[in-house]
Amino acid sequence: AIYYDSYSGSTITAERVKQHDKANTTFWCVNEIEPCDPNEGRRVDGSCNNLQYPSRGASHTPFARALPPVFSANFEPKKAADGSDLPLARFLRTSLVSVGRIPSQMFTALAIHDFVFMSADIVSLHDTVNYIVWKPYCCAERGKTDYMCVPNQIPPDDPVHRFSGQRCLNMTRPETFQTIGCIKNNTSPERIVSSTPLLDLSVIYGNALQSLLRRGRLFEGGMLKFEEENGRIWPPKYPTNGHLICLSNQRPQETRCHLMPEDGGNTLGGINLMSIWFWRHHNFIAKNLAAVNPCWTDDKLFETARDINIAVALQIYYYELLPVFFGYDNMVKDGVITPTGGFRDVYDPNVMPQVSLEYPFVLRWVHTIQNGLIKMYDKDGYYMKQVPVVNLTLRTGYFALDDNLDLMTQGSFRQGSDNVDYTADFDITEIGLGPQQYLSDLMTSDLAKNRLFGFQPYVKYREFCFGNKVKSFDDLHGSIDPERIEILKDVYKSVEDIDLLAAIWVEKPLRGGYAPPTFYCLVIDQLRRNMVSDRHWYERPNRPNAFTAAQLAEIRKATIARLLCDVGDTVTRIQPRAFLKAGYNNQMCNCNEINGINYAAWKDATCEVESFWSKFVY
Ligand code: HEM
Repeated sequence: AIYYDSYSGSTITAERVKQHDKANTTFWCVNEIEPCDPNEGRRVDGSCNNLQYPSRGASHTPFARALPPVFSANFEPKKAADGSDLPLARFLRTSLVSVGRIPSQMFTALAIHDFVFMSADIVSLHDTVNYIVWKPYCCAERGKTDYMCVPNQIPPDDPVHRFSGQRCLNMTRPETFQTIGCIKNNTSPERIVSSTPLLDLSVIYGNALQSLLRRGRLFEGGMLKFEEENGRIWPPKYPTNGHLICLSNQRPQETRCHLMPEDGGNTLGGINLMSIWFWRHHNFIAKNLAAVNPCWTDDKLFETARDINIAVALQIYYYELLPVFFGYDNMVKDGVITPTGGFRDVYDPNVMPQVSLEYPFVLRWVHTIQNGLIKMYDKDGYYMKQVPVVNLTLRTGYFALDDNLDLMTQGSFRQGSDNVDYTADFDITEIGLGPQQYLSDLMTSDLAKNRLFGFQPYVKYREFCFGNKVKSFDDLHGSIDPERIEILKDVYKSVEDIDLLAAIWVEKPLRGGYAPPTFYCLVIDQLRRNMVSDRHWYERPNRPNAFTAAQLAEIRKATIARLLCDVGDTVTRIQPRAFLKAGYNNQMCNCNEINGINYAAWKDATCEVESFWSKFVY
């Protein structure tokens, strides 16, 4: 194997690795990579995607940035233009975002589940685990001397906490190459995460080959390991009741906790559902491939099923999920999706397989349209019960209790998301981490992270995205409603002080879509980078083991409705466009009316030849 410095991407000596071993920093600071083979498929650890720079694309490698960072002295968050402190994050959150639970009549909860699943592919848990598990004390005396503690102050006239008397929200800094000890502290903080940067279903297959081999593969029929409990198929579970990750399981009755290659599947309610479905979907594909190609080995079945599963996830993100928020025509116009359905090859080896730090950051806008409840329905569409979504975090056991999984599955395409309307659900803004933290406002944390990441002011991103310079609050007319401009004027002294996320919260939706334009811009910037920088991009005809035109045409048929028909519990009827609520032009129908992938397109003629000759073996 060859050793690379995770930060710089250059090779390092065994001696240097030993130093990292001694300092206990090898996991984060070093990538150990087997030599690349240009003809092999996508590696689980993301390495060798770029053949010139093999470690780029692997886990814990640096983010890119759409715009360079700005910090104050000692890399602390920047000040206002006049040198004073910027307004408190909690104050901005309560001033700019109203609180309420208003169900969307358009988008389903399923759309939000898929959105968060897409985010989970490229981020990791540790920044949040840090303040839930390791540093729950940032608001206490002890927090004052801990560099990692950056709690958020609550102003005395806070609309909620003027009554409770609470003045502090726990939070820690993002981990960086500097905080971990990979590089010196006198450089600009560079965030570090354990996921691979490209969209490759990290939540299902993990980020390291060893974990996939140990925890994932069944080594039979190309399948992932699975268990059956009460007639339902699950990923394997941790053998002990007391496993650390499913902290919110209510014992003794709730014991299930997925033992997947990575722990992400156990985190949020939406991620958990999607993980169960995509885990099963791998095996669904493997079985179909094995039926068409009885001569294929376990390895061949596994790798092809994985490649198809990833392609299905990508097809659904790009062609079904995001168009409902962004507008199909906008995405075609901006070159994110192709209307022709054929191959598409925009690969450029000079663009590194990286994620912009802005991308997962702005995805936090989706917190504003997360409904606080998971509603459950039976298969005939009768409402049964509900549970606060914040109580499902780190609680896989609840999904396995009684028929909850069936009811949540049915609910996912019947319940609305929260409306796109400048309001956020009160559970998200007051108790975001459920029983795991006494108080938490996810969106205050989001705004505070905006500053810790050192993002340039909103006006600079407007210029980056749309080319227009914003010099005064009045220049915001047209992009932001007048009453919200008035609030911005009240809370910020200068237009240059407006934080990126604060403005995204109040921007008017883009024409032809339902999302803030700057959010759209920074998301599609990354969606395009994915296609350009990923040598294994599923639409490419020139990649190792590329799909044939006929196979790609089958992938194009993938929809979330078909996926739920194939692997969702009790799903026999669903609306064809299941990210949108059922209704006119999108009536519920029988699953057999919903088109799916025909695996005959993967038929391998050599299997027939083999089976012909096998008759003459004796
Ligand atoms: C039950 C609902 C949800 C809960 C409890 C939740 C919780 C959290 C928490 C605790 C954080 C870390 C905040 C911090 O930086 O300190 C976070 C970040 C984030 N959330 Fe959510 N979230 C929810 C829904 C969603 C949804 C629907 C999306 C969809 C896109 C989403 C996307 C993100 C992203 C992209 C981040 C940033 C992650 C990172 O950069 O590490 N979340 N969320």
